[in-house]
Amino acid sequence: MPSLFERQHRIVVLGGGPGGYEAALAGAQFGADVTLVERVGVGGSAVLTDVVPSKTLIATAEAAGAIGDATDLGVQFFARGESGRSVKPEVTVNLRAVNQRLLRLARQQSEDMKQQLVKAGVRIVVGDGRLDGPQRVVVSVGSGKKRTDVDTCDADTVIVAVGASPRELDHAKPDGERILTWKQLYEIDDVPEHLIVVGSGVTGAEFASAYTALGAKVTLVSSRDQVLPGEDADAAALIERVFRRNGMELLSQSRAQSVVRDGDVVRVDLGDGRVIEGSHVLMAVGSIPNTAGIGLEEAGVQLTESGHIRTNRVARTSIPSIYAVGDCSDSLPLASVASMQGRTAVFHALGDAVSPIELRNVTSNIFTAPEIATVGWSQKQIEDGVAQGQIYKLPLASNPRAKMQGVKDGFIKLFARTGSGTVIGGVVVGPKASELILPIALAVEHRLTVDQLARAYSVYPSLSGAVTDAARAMHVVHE
Ligand SMILES: Cc1cc2nc3c(=O)[nH]c(=O)nc-3n(C[C@H](O)[C@H](O)[C@H](O)COP(=O)(O)OP(=O)(O)OC[C@H]3O[C@@H](n4cnc5c(N)ncnc54)[C@H](O)[C@@H]3O)c2cc1C
Ligand SMILES: NC(=O)c1ccc[n+]([C@@H]2O[C@H](COP(=O)([O-])OP(=O)(O)OC[C@H]3O[C@@H](n4cnc5c(N)ncnc54)[C@H](O)[C@@H]3O)[C@@H](O)[C@H]2O)c1
Repeated sequence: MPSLFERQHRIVVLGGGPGGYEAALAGAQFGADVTLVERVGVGGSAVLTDVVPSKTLIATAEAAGAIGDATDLGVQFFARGESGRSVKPEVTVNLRAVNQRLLRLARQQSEDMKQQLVKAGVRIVVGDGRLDGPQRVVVSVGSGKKRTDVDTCDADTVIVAVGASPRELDHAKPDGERILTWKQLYEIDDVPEHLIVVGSGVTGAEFASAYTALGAKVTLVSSRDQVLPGEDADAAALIERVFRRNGMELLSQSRAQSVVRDGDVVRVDLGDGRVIEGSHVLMAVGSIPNTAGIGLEEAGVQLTESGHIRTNRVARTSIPSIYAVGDCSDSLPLASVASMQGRTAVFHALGDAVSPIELRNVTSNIFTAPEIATVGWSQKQIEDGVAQGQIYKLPLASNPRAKMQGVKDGFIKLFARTGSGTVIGGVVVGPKASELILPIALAVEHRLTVDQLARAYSVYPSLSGAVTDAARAMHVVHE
C-alpha cells in the first residue's frame, strides 16, 4: 500500500513520449497524484512520428528486400504471359497503403498507451505546458492572440519530458511536399523517383537504406568522410559498401548549403559548385530540444549551450524539484534511455532505491539493412586508451547458419578486458542484429567473462553461435 507521503506527492509530467509515459506510470505505481500534460498524443514523437512509423516502414522495406534475397536462394517468381511464356513480375510497393498502415499502427499504439495511463489513475491534460516557477505547470491551448490558459497544476515534483524537433536549416525550409522532415515523409503517396537524403547520421542512414529497398533511387549527402559518424568504423565501412552495391549514391564530405524546389524538382546546392537534382529531399540534419519558451530558465533550470537540460545520473536538474528525461535532457537520445530516466527520476523523487543511469551499458541498434547493434565500450575508446581491452572480430561469412541463409554481410565483434577477459562491449552487424546483441548486453551488464559467455550452449546452427564462437576465440590461456 502506498504511504500517505506517496499519495500526497503531486507529480506533474510535461510531455508524454517514452520518458514522460514511463515516469507517469512509475508515479502511479507508487500511488502518487500524477498529472501528464501532452499537446499531441500519448507516446509522443517516438510513437507518433519517429520510432514506430520508421520501424514499421523498415519492416516493409525488409519484406521487399527479402524477395531479392529469396531469389539468391533459388526461389523463382514468375507469371504466365499471354503467350504462355513466363514473365518476371514487377515488385512494387504501394506506399500509400504502407503509410496508412504505419500511421494507423502508431495511432493505435498511442491510444493503447493512453488507456494504460488512465487505468493506472494518471490524469491527462491536453495542451501546451510551461513552468511557472519550480513547482507549477500552466497549461494553455491555442496560439498567438487566441492562446488561453486552461489549467494550473501545482507539483511537488515536475518531470520535463518535452523531447526534440527536427533541426531546420535557414536555406532549406521543409515544405511538406518535396522538401521533407522525417515527420512529413508519411504524407507522400508514391515511392519518390529520386530521394536525396541530407545528413548521414542514424536517421539519414536508416531512411536511405529503407527507401533504396522500397525502390527509390537514393543519394545520401554526408558531411563527413564516412556515414554514421561516431559509430563503429568497420560497421560504417560495411554499410557504405552495401549501400553502394544496392545502387545508392553516396556523397561524402558534402554539406548542403541550400535546398530549393522548382515545381516537381528539388535542387540541393553543395556550395562547391555541385548541385544535385532529385524529386524529393529528406532533411535529416539532427534535432533541437523543445526547451525554448517553457519557463525553464526562469525557474532556474540550467541548460547546455545546445539548449538541452543539464541533468545528473538520476535525471535531476539544477533545481531539486525538477527532473528532465529523454531527448530534451543532455543524455543519450534513445527511447530506451528516456524510459529508464523517467522511471529513475520518479524513484529518486519518491525516495525508493535507485540505480544511477549507466550510459555505457546502453544497447542501441541502427535499423539499416544489415542492422548495426552496439553495446558497451567501443573499439575507438579501446584504441584511444580510454578503456583497456582486447578486440576480436568474427565475420558472419564463417558462420554455418549465415551460409545456409545466404547472409552476405556482417560480423560479430567482442571487446574484453585485458587479463580478466570480462566482456566490456560488442558490435553485431547482420540481419536482426537488434535481437543478436542481447547475450553480449547481458555479459556487459553482469560482467561475465568471455569464458562464461562461451560456456553457454548456443543452438547449432545459429547466428547467435557466432557470439559464443567469438567468445571461445578470446579464451585467455594462462601460462
Ligand atoms: C526517425 C527517428 C527514429 C528513431 N528510432 C529510434 C529507435 O529505433 N530506437 C530508439 O531507442 N530511439 C529512436 N529514436 C529516438 C527516439 O525517438 C527518442 O529518443 C525518443 O522519442 C525520446 O523520447 P522523449 O520521451 O524524450 O520524448 P518524445 O518522444 O520526443 O515526446 C515528447 C512529447 O512531448 C510533447 N511536448 C513537447 N513540448 C510540450 C509542451 N510544452 N507541452 C506539452 N507537451 C509537450 C510532444 O508533443 C511530444 O509528444 C528515433 C528518432 C528518430 C528521429
Ligand atoms: N535506431 C535508433 O535507435 C535511432 C534512429 C534515429 C535516430 N536515433 C537517435 O537520434 C540521434 C540523432 O540522430 P540523427 O541522425 O537524427 O542526427 P545526428 O545529429 O546524429 O546526425 C545529423 C547529421 O547531419 C549532418 N549534417 C548537418 N548539417 C548538414 C548539412 N548541411 N549537409 C549535410 N549533412 C549535414 C551532421 O554532420 C550529422 O552527421 C541518434 O544519435 C540516435 O540516438 C536513434
